[in-house]
Amino acid sequence: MTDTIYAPATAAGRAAVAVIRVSGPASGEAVRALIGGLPKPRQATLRTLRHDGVAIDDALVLWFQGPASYTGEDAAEFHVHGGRAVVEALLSALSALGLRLAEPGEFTRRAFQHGKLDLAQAEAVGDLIDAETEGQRRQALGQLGGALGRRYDGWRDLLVQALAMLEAAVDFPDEELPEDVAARARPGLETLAVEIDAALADVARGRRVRDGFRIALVGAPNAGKSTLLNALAERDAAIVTATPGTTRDVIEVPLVLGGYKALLADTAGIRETADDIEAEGVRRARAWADEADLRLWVVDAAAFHVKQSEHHAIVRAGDWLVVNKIDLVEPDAVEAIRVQTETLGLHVVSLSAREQGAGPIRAALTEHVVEALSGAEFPAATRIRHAERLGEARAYLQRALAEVDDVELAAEDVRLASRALSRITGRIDPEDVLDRVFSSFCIGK
Ligand SMILES: Nc1nc2c(ncn2[C@@H]2O[C@H](COP(=O)(O)OP(=O)(O)OP(=O)(O)O)[C@@H](O)[C@H]2O)c(=O)[nH]1
Ligand SMILES: [K+]
Ligand SMILES: [Mg+2]
Repeated sequence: MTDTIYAPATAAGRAAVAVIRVSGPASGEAVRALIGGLPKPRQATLRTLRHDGVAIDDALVLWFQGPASYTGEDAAEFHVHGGRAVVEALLSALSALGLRLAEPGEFTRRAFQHGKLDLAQAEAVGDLIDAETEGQRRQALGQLGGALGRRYDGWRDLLVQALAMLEAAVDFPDEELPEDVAARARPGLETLAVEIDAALADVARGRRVRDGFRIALVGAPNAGKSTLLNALAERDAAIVTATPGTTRDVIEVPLVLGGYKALLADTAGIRETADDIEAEGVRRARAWADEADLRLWVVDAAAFHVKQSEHHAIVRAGDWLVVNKIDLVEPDAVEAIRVQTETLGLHVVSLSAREQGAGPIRAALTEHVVEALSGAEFPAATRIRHAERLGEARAYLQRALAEVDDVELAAEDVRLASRALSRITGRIDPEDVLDRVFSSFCIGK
């Protein structure tokens, strides 16, 4: 017998309204005990909640008869005045009625178990609650609406179709099947491989929308990295001094750029040093920069020379060269640096972070992030879990395509690929493979 659970759905503390949710087979009984009857399902009804003859509060009561509820079970909501004592009194009444306080995520878990949400949608519930930027909100809402699941289901359908053909060739080799039934699986699998490759190339985007686009400030000591960080963050997050080697720890600052979350990191100036602490800072700087989506290589316009070429190794084509301190140089100095670094394929911007702040680069940086994170298609992955399963499916598919002459091996790999995709949405039902075999081939009549 399933427990009936209860929990506050709204945050703890004083508020105008608090919502307490109940779900499970004894929900109806609990509602009856508190208000003396069951209101019409899905209709907000004003009633006085009473326990042991004592009034708790006047509340809006919503009764949901399963499966037409969030969890798919019988469920109810009580909208009470959001005072601590009111909420406490209702929670103890529910406990006294034999209900149990829900575990974290238990309502959504039940919704998944009753087929109300797939696994990716259940994850999206959490993402939507955590969303702080427009980009996060839009992506979570799309995923909750099933956008991610639909992509995987479409791919899985292609796999199941191919599997149906391969399995027919395995199970009924001597029957009146067309000669080339196994070969007919190939084009579908090839199309799928191309689609998954495109999705894998784009696999970081969804995660970056969710977790933040990572931008590293790197360069020589005293180039002005911390000055630029503070300007972009609009607060004194990092210490700025005239002493080279000031920054040691990586200082991460969250930013919202064009509605997307970005994570900007100030790092230690990179140089050879005998100082243990600074050397560790340099190691961390390199590591963070290596993992970042974009590196801003900050250089001092007045002190740029070939010695800084050691920093070439940290930046990649498409990264930015930020020529700072232009207040100290003639205008043609920037052009000279541009020419010197031409072969690196960097996007060159120039400013005086101390005199102008971040104004000269904020708009371009925003545009870069928006360009990188917006896409026509819903991303194929918003978490590492999705990306891993997708890569796994692609590897099985590769193997299946290589061994299409050995129908049995190919079928097994297609089955494994399909299972990897199923794990993303949590739908694993091998029965539908057999259903497909018989419906699409009409074997056995
Ligand atoms: N003239 C001028 N000075 C600047 C500019 N930006 C920064 N500075 C100065 O350069 C010095 C070093 O600045 P920081 O921001 O600490 O440089 P950093 O790259 O973070 O240095 P480390 O943390 O030591 O690697 C400070 O004295 C800043 O005031 C600028 O645009 N023009
Ligand atoms: K400094
Ligand atoms: Mg610094």
